Amino acid sequence: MRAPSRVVCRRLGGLSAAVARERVRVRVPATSANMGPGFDCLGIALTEHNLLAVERARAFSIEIVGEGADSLPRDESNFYYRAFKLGFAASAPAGAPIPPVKLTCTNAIPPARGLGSSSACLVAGVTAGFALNGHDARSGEIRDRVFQICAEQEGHPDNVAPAIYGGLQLSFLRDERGHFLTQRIPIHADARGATAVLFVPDFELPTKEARALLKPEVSRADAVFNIARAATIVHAFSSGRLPLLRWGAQDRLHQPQRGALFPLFKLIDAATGAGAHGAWLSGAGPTVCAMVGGASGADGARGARDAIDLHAPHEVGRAMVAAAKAAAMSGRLVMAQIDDAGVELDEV
Ligand SMILES: Nc1ncnc2c1ncn2[C@@H]1O[C@H](COP(=O)(O)OP(=O)(O)OP(=O)(O)O)[C@@H](O)[C@H]1O
Ligand SMILES: N[C@@H](CCO)C(=O)O
Repeated sequence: MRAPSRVVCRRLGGLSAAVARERVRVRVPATSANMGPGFDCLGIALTEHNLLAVERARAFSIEIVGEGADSLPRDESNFYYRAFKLGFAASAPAGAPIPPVKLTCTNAIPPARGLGSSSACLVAGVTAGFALNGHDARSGEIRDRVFQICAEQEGHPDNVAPAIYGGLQLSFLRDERGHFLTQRIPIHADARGATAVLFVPDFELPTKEARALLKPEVSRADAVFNIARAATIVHAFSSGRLPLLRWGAQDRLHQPQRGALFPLFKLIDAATGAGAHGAWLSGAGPTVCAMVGGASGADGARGARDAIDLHAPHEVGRAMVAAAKAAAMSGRLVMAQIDDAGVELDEV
């Protein structure tokens, strides 16, 4: 391991002094946005992670392993690299050139499936840009800078907020000047052990296309329906009363239109029929996310609860796979927990 080179030691645009690094490694979680009714404002981080390593080099290069290795570009149009340049430019001395770098991307998050792959790239790349300039993304100050940049790039903050801060985040555009706000919703101990059972279809659904399906206007009845459910899902997680997701995961703003593309509601019904508290279209889809277990997973004595929690995710998963198969939809099952940490930076 080489010692970091001492390049930059002065204040930059409100940032603390920093010592530039030769190489950095960033880990960023998958995220499930919307969570049913919280369109463009609720999102939760999950324990599937992409890893990005960036090191100074003689020339640009990029290596990709894992998800998307067969299809993602290996030139300077790669999303990680574009995000890295944004983060580097935002944290370097004015006019400093972008240095040639080698990127190594290890992807566990499948692209364009509703698990926040684009936000993960954005957050990892911008964080790596700051970190190469010596700014530590573990500090609140840098995370907040990264959040504003990433939310502005995405246009909606519901994936980038949990990808950066972890846990369950409630975020929105705060004012006309383009400032975004995010707040962590505390997750009750009874809900922390819940499992997200994810059915990830084999087909991609780019967010841009999924947003184009939405109606430009909504009725007052649908707005009231969603306000009540969005408040309920926040209450369910913060009180630990996950069975409230039966109502709290319902939506009328985006799932009806997106669910017309594929058997979304058959999978939601299969999951809840098999014991999930509730299920939603993850992000813009097509992944379906069912929340299962946690200490509130069943009534009765503690021992009975524990026994049910062990098996419920598998039963729900099996039911989702069977429903997909019956509808001739191929895909795979992923089980994840709630990620509390958000983006993480390795000391290298
Ligand atoms: N690991 C990656 N490396 C480089 N680019 C990626 C990677 N993952 C995703 N992308 C880019 O992001 C695009 C997918 O973004 P999109 O917003 O459509 O889906 P998503 O972020 O997975 O879903 P959602 O926003 O609904 O959770 C890909 O087509 C690709 O351009
Ligand atoms: N809120 C976003 C999440 C996907 O980026 C949407 O549903 O389009």
